[in-house]
Amino acid sequence: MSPAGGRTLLEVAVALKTRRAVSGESRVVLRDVGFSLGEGEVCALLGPSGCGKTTLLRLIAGLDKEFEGAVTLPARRRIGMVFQEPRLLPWRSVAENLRIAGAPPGKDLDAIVATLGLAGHLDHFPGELSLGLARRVAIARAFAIAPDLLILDEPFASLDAILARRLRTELTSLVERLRSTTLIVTHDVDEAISLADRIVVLSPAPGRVIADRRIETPRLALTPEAAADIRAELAAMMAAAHGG
Ligand SMILES: Nc1ncnc2c1ncn2[C@@H]1O[C@H](COP(=O)(O)OP(=O)(O)OP(=O)(O)O)[C@@H](O)[C@H]1O
Repeated sequence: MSPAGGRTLLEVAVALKTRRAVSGESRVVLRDVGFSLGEGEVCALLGPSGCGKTTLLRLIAGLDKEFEGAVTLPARRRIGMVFQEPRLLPWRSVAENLRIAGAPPGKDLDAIVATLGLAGHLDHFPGELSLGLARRVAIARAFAIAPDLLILDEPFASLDAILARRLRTELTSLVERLRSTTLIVTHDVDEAISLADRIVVLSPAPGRVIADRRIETPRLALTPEAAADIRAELAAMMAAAHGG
């Protein structure tokens, strides 16, 4: 399942990224962040609040080009992105939001809509949707373009635990079926373990890579004991990084 030795899709080599605070002071947000992602790999990017995860995603997606270093992706690629807040066009129905993303109507789109439980909501408008449903539409839209790289920024934040778990399961089943190369940001270790076959951990700000851990067991076969071992291992690495 995890394509160890498969073709590299993404190479991240960010030497330095700074941001200017409101005070005008320049602050280092990321320093020497390097990792690569193979085709079909599902990677969770984990790190404490403010360590630069969203900043890094924006560099990878090409939305921010002001940094030292390089992000390498195939020249012709489609990136599907799910932001922390679902960005839907409010005056368009759910169906139109999906169509505008470039998704051709058909079997694939129907399957994505069905997996995410959106079939009964296609005529609704974003203002009529709960946050959970709006997130589902944003996820459907990102999948619908058949992305070479799917980037998700904490797509389950501020959802209740049961809904978050259901959405996580739906996402996993889509990723499994469509074999999408995926980079998902979270600060929830358990979420990272349940979704990813690779976990990259960033240190507290300025973010640098403190762990790059492959999970050999396919995610659907991971036992609670194996998950607990990985959790303990990651916690030890994070504690060491916090301690300096
Ligand atoms: N528009 C901005 N202008 C200046 N500094 C910013 C801006 N956005 C974020 N920062 C700073 O960059 C740093 C990294 O922010 P970023 O949002 O990338 O972190 P994060 O790891 O995604 O955090 P969280 O988990 O809370 O979403 C923070 O110190 C933040 O204050």
